[in-house]
Amino acid sequence: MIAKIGFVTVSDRASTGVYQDLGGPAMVEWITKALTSPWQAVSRLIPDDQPTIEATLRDLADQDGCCLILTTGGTGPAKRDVTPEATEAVCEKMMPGFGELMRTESLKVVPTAILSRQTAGIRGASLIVNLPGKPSAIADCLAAVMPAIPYCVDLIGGPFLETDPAVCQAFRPKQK
Ligand SMILES: Nc1ncnc2c1ncn2[C@@H]1O[C@H](COP(=O)(O)OP(=O)(O)OP(=O)(O)O)[C@@H](O)[C@H]1O
Ligand SMILES: Nc1nc2c(c(=O)[nH]1)N[C@H]1C(S)=C(S)[C@@H](COP(=O)(O)O)O[C@H]1N2
Repeated sequence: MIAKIGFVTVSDRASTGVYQDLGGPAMVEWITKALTSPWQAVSRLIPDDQPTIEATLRDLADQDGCCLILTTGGTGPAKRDVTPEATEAVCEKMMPGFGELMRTESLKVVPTAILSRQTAGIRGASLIVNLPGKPSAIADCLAAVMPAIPYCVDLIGGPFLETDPAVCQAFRPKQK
């Protein structure tokens, strides 16, 4: 079965056409470079509205069967930033190490990295990972956490994801 990956841009302004969504395409581009095994994208562009974010994440996990769902945007302290709350609401298990590592790596690039509350969690057989809204943050964060994602997907019963070692050295403690 082909791996499905969900890409969710959470942005009031991009979703209403105030600016073009650069975050969604940046996530797809990074994953295209990193993965060598077959996969298929399922993309969504939605406003910073918690019920909409939750419904979108549930849909991508339960109906589309995405093994990995990446979100961008809505992780900061502003009133309408609720992506981490929506993620936590739909996940059975939180994976705090992802947020810790992404903030640590982003701090090397920008001092305001501590303003992102980005997190990750597991819903069924889906790993959901939040990325900040700044399109440049996507590569910073994915480079940090992607090495651990294929093994995490193995552990939750997902497809065997293979990476291009020139882009991302996936680490599996024991071979499946
Ligand atoms: N999806 C996107 N595409 C292009 N640029 C983006 C996107 N999301 C954020 N940005 C850029 O990053 C900056 C900081 O992100 P901000 O936290 O304001 O985004 P946001 O919360 O997604 O925005 P919005 O107000 O639309 O919900 C924005 O001013 C914008 O320049
Ligand atoms: N790598 C990286 N991380 C980053 C940033 C960035 O430019 N690069 N921006 C920070 C800023 S300014 C904010 S407010 C938070 C939250 O952004 P979001 O609300 O768009 O998700 O992410 C932070 N993390």
